[in-house]
Parts: sequence; C-alpha cells; structure tokens
Amino acid sequence: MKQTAAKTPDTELSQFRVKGEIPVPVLINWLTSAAVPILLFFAGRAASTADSPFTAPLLVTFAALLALNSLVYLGIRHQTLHRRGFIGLITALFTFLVIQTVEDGSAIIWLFAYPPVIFYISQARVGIIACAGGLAALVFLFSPAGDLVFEPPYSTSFRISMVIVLGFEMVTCYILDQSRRRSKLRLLRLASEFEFAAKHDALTGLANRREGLEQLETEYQRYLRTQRPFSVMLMDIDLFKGINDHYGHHAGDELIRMVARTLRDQCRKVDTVARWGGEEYLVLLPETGPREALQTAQRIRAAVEAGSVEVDGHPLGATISIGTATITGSESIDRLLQRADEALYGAKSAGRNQACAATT
Ligand SMILES: Nc1nc2c(ncn2[C@@H]2O[C@H](COP(=O)(O)OP(=O)(O)OP(=O)(O)O)[C@@H](O)[C@H]2O)c(=O)[nH]1
Repeated sequence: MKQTAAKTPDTELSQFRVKGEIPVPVLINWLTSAAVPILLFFAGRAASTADSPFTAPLLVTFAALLALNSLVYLGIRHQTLHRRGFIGLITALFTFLVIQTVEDGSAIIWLFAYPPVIFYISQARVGIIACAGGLAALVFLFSPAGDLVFEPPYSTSFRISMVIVLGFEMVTCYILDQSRRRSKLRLLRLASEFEFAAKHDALTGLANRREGLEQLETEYQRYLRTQRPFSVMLMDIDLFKGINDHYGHHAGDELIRMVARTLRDQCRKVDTVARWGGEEYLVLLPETGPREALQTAQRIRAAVEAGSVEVDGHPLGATISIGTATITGSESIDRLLQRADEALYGAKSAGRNQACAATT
C-alpha cells in the first residue's frame, strides 16, 4: 500500500472541514463585509464630531485595506496571505481603538470581538500570543505607568473590570477552541480509521478484495494509456481445509497471516498485495512482464514453503500454488483474472506447491 507523507495535526486540521463548519476565508470575507460599513459609519461620525482629525481618515484607511485584502484573496486565492493580512489589520485596528479613544473611548468595547475571531481563524499558538500580548499591553496602558504614555478617559473601576472580563473571555475562547480542535482531530482520526478498515482485511492487514480491484482498475487505466504491461498473481494455500480440520481454525488463521507476511516481505512497495478470499491472495505487479512475474511467483512459493508458525509448541508449515498472468492487447481485467485463475488451477492439478504462468 502506498504511504502518504506524515502530517502535523495543524496541517491535517486545516485540510479537514467538518460538515457545516465555516471555512476561514469565507468567515474573513463575511467579517470584512460587516466591518467596512461599520468603520465608514464611525468615520462619518468622527468627521462630524470633535474627535481627533486623524480618526476619520484612519478608519476609512482601515476599511479600504480590509476590503483590499479580501479583493486580493478573491483574485489570487492565497489563503495564508489573506489570513495574515486580516489578522494584522484587525490587530492594528483594535490597538488604534484603544489608544485613540475613538467615540470618547467607548469604542474600546469592540476589543471583546478580538479573541473569538483570532482563535477561530488562526492556529492556537497565534491566538495565545496575540491575546496574551494584547492583554499585557492593555494592563500596561491602564496602569499608572501607562498614564505617562497616554491618558485614557476611563475610571479605575472600568479599567479593572475591562482587564478582568477581557482576560476571562480570552481564556474561555482558548478552552473552547482547544475542545473544537480536539474534537476535529478525533473525527479526523476516526475517518482515517474507517477508511483503513474499509480498504483492508482485518486478519492480515492486507488490502481487501475491493481495494485490490480498485488498484487493479487504476493499473489497467495506466496500461491503456502507456501500454506498459502489468501482471497479476492469484495464489491459494494448499489443502487448507485439511489444516483447519486437523489443527483448528486458530492454526489456520496463523498460517493465513504467515503467508500475508511473506508476501509483504517478498513484494516491492509498488506492488499491491490483497487478500482475495479465505485463503486466496492476489498480487498486482505493475510494469512487470511474464518472465519476471513467474520468477517472483517462484520466489514467493519458496519463501512460503520455508516459513512456519508455531502451533502447540510445534512448527506448522504450508505451501501455496500460484497462477500468474500478464495483460496483453485489449483484454479486460476479468479475462486477465480468469487466465490467472486457470493458471492457478493448472498449478493445483500439477501437484500443488507450484507456480504456473497463464497461456494467452
Ligand atoms: N482458519 C481460516 N480458514 C478459512 C478462512 N477463510 C476460509 N477458510 C477455510 O479455507 C478452506 C478452503 O478450502 P478449499 O477451498 O476447499 O481448498 P483447500 O483445502 O485449500 O484445497 P486446495 O485449494 O485444492 O489445495 C475452507 O475450509 C474454509 O473454511 C479464514 O479466514 N480462516
């Protein structure tokens, strides 16, 4: 089976979306379309009141930059740039709202919108750094030392409540975000476990028949495009019924696993090894001609013959019969499998513990 590169949970999480979950770029665009008219509204108010002369132009600039950030995203679809641009802009905007005492200082209430947004759209680490840094800056500005930098029009009781409530909100947002991420990660793991179970055989861990057929179909399509032949091997443990009857099903299962292990050891990474039925296996050998297929089959047959499992303290071995077939012309997968099966039947008829190549 082909292995995918190891991924970090964050990469996995960003690629996996639970049904109904709002994608980050969509949320950013929604927030931007809400923020732009709000900013323009407050800019209009600032222009007609005694607010600082910088307030209105700066609020308009923030609105324009936020809109530009979303428009650039809609043009080039660069998610990281979009997210980082938005985080940078809203962080600057909220800092401005605090130190510029917009709307007589009451605009500071908008700070409560920052933690949920930042935790939702960025990685937990970024959320923690942004919130902790923001809260530390607020504590400093509201302290007597901060009064030397600027004089906010807030009473002491308001400052204390603001810092405590904001801190409480940040911690709550962090906890909720962590549980959201954990549930998502758990779902992601469950999904990959289900996917593995749907494609693999529980006893041997090999690909199951359905997955084997799927890989066969993929290889067949490649063959039609490139005309590079591939081969299949069908194999079956010899006189397995007798082993079951004599030593019991548990010993039979151990032998089935031993053959599976041997096949995995003897085959290349690009080959697909599948459990085809009870004690039958299929091996798909990409880009392999009839001669190499038969050589591989002989090697596998010898390796199985040399192996054994321990049953009641005694070694128990088995042999297998193998039929190989190589795709030719425009024959179908069914026909190819039929020829491999006939070759397997030929190996059984010739006395078992044999590998036979199919005739065309
Ligand atoms: N222990 C065990 N036995 C299984 C499993 N699946 C199928 N079998 C048994 O495998 C046996 C297959 O036997 P047959 O197909 O008659 O063939 P055979 O005895 O191997 O004889 P030849 O194929 O002619 O060499 C049956 O008795 C099944 O019950 C399994 O998962 N575990």
